[in-house]
Amino acid sequence: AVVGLQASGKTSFVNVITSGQWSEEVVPTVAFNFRKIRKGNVTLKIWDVAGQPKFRTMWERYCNGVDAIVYVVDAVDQDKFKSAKFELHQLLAQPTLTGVPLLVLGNKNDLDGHASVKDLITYLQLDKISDRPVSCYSCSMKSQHNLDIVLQWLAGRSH
Ligand SMILES: Nc1nc2c(ncn2[C@@H]2O[C@H](COP(=O)(O)OP(=O)(O)OP(=O)(O)O)[C@@H](O)[C@H]2O)c(=O)[nH]1
Ligand SMILES: [Mg+2]
Repeated sequence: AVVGLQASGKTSFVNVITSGQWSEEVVPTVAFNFRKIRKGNVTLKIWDVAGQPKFRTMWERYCNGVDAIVYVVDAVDQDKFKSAKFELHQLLAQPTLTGVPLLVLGNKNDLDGHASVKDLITYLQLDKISDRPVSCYSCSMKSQHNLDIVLQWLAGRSH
């Protein structure tokens, strides 16, 4: 399941790993999209969930039962870090999601002033998460930077 605040780049992520297609013009997701894609010998089934406030109560439902939660953050939009942290920890506190591995993506690192992985760990308090495996990468859907290691990480969560 791919979750995170609106305009962080969740749908861009799914588009880029599905087709390699990058676009500046992505329509905000309403509710969710389901995508199934084959990467090498792994099939990924992805819930791309909407990030606008009215949809956030749905996140838990889509994260329930998945092999991994991908939490996408706009690494440039520092004003939203507090809100991103709050929503993340609120989600992880759901008893149904205990132990589900978490991958945090600090997206848009093609832009100046993006937060580093170290910054994101601090701002999002990732070091306080102790009940599951947690990884954090800096990446860009636009330049496709680090998407290879992100896909490797996801493939490693499959069973
Ligand atoms: N510069 C840059 N822009 C990006 C990147 N990833 C996404 N964007 C832009 O950010 C905007 C929002 O992207 P979306 O993929 O629609 O974001 P979302 O998280 O799916 O948003 P919701 O569906 O509303 O929750 C779009 O204009 C994208 O082109 C990136 O890596 N770099
Ligand atoms: Mg979207």
